Amino acid sequence: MLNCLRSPGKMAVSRLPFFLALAFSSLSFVLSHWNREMWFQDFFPPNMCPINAKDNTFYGIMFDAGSTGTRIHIYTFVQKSPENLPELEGEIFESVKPGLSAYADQPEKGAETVKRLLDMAIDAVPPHLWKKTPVVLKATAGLRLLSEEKAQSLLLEVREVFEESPFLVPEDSVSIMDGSYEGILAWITVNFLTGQLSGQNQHTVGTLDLGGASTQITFLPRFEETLKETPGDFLTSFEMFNSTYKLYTHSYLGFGLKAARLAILGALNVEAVDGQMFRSSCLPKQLEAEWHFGGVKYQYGGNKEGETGFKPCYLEVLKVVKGKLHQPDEIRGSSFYAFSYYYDRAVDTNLIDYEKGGVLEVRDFERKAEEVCDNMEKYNSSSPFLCMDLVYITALLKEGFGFRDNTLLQLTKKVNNVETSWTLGATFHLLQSLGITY
Ligand SMILES: Nc1nc2c(ncn2[C@@H]2O[C@H](COP(=O)(O)OP(=O)(O)O)[C@@H](O)[C@H]2O)c(=O)[nH]1
Ligand SMILES: [Ca+2]
Repeated sequence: MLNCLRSPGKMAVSRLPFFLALAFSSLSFVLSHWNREMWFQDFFPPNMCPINAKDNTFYGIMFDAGSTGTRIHIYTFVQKSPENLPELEGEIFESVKPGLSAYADQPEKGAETVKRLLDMAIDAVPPHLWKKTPVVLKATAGLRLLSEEKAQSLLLEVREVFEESPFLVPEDSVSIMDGSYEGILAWITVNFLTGQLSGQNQHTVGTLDLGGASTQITFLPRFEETLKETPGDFLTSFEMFNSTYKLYTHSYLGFGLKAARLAILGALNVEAVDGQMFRSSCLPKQLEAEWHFGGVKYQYGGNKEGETGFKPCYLEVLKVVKGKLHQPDEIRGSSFYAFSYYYDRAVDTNLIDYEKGGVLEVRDFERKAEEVCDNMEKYNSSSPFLCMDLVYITALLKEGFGFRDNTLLQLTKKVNNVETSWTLGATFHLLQSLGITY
């Protein structure tokens, strides 16, 4: 799939970049290696493809090595005049499945998937700019869950692929990203794109990301009480518009949708899974199948003799989430932006439209979970995990984070035609830290 993102209209968002610039320049104040230059002050969402590259064009290549897939984002920027700051022109995006962690025992093969994606960049970036175009890969929860040794050999092989490429390979070009960065970068991106970081009346929105292996929650606490009651490592400070923002952010490793399936089946962190059959009341009664995740093969099936359906499934899932997550009181009444698997499962069950997204209440997930789990035979053409996934999402929101039934969730894949992903923010960071400005 080759995509050039297109802006719905420059005017609608052209003021926003200024604030993103401030956001990032201030974030850098706390994260000391981020420099404070506001080079992307006039950044606005992409409106043309790199095919239209001019002399003043430059590029940044960011890999997202997620637990379920590896994705390349080739961003194009244009410096229109020396006194103006660069603008984002477009993005080429491609992804492969499975993710790097599926190659834990074959690091060279894993690196090969990265190489195939990187070949796209050879075609996309003009040869005279290869040496000036940085390439970086950041891995998330899939690699965090591997042993240090296996993760490092994967990263080493990827680094070799980068070194052999004609691109600029910065010092720390291949790494595992800290979970709190995922949350912070997504929060800033969403609040910048929705215009919440500008003006006097700021009503920032919290963000919820549900990946395959980990999940993040990020919001700006409004009450002193919340700050007092929150563990220190859940809070990150940064300055913006002469104000100091203290964000609540946390990444729960092992609480992504796919890792949760294993936990619910009782298969997470089990030494020998070969030949073992993992059963659950969240699966169709007669089902017996195999599932591969993180390079391991699992056999799983339904409760042939026992109970099946929403109620027994909810009880099973509760054991995985109840009491395992910090519950800030303040979020009970607020609304949140939610993406990744929240979005995908809402689309799969027609709760929202794939293109438009939509607003849901937490109880909409619960109703849909009941409908699917109590009528599994009706849903046998979709994933056998659909009931389990919906119950997990419901339980994670209600019992895990402590949201109310009527908490509003804005299901979003793109805002103003820009992906609600950490990758764009990571690319700004990269280009800034390298001082790549014209
Ligand atoms: N909005 C958006 N979602 C993405 C993108 N890439 C992956 N996802 C979603 O992320 C989820 C998979 O999470 P993944 O990144 O593999 O796992 P993680 O390592 O636990 O974060 C799926 O729901 C994907 O649809 C992207 O570029 N944009
Ligand atoms: Ca992710």
